[in-house]
Amino acid sequence: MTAPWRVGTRGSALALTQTKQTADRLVRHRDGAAYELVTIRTEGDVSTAPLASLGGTGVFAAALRQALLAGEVDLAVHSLKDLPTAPTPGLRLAAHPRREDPRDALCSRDGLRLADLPHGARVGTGSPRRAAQLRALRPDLTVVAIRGNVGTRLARIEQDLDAVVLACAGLRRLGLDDAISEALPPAVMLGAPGQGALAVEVREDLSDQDLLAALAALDDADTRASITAERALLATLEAGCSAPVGAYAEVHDGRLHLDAAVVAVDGTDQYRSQASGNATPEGAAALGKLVAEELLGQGADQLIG
Ligand SMILES: NCc1[nH]cc(CCC(=O)O)c1CC(=O)O
Repeated sequence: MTAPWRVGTRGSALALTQTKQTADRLVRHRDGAAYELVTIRTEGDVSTAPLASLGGTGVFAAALRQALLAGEVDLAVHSLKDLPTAPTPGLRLAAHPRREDPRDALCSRDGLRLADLPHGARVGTGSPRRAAQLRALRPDLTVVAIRGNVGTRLARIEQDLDAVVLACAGLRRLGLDDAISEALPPAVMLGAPGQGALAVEVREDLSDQDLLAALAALDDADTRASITAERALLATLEAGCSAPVGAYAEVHDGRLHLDAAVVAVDGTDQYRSQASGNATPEGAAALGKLVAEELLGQGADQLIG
């Protein structure tokens, strides 16, 4: 009997659910394997300040990464879109399970779709990317900045908002599919790079062969190719920026297709580009870089930084 794997997670309902689902799948690969959850409070959970003022998306991951590096946990499960693109010395993203629904969800009172929301409707989101795309689609809407966990955000529909936009993936993992009034297709709203995907992170020197084998079995090649392209795009665009960037890649018949947009926060301007390439790791990284450079060449750099 080996010791149970210690699995680091944030404490939100979504984090606990997706971490348990992932750990359950990992132990199923190895006879006799077991795990225990270690809940870690991150600055992003404790503070109600706007994320940008806390140091951006990385706040959710930083405490989990410290616990990994300190040897307090053996693996950690992250929402990929919350991870900065820069690698962390000493750590490795060892598995990306098959991606959940990558789309954004409109959750509205009375189940109205985006096109049917009344003129001037109040729509909540905390994401500059979603706000920018909402304003581009429907300049009449009032976009209201919101934060908090999924339950808190959904509750606002009964309170002061006509609708909120959330990731389909989080709602589906929580069994809240019924809250989705409209799943917005990528042609209408492009999700965040990595949206719907998870990352299982371990120390670079991990030597537990059972855990390594379970991680390799969990990894999904098409998901990995897609998110590699999306994150290479983000990394190429990112040089000193936090512009609203949407991206979605998928594999069709062995080819990888990437669609990306950079949108002005006020919704008045946007740049969009698509391309296809090889679904190999090198092909995916090159495709992301290519599409990012094409966007920068169009003038997207004016919306960045
Ligand atoms: N930034 C918060 C966050 N990080 C991951 C998800 C949802 C699940 C996912 O995209 O994998 C969410 C909530 C949301 O955007 O609605």
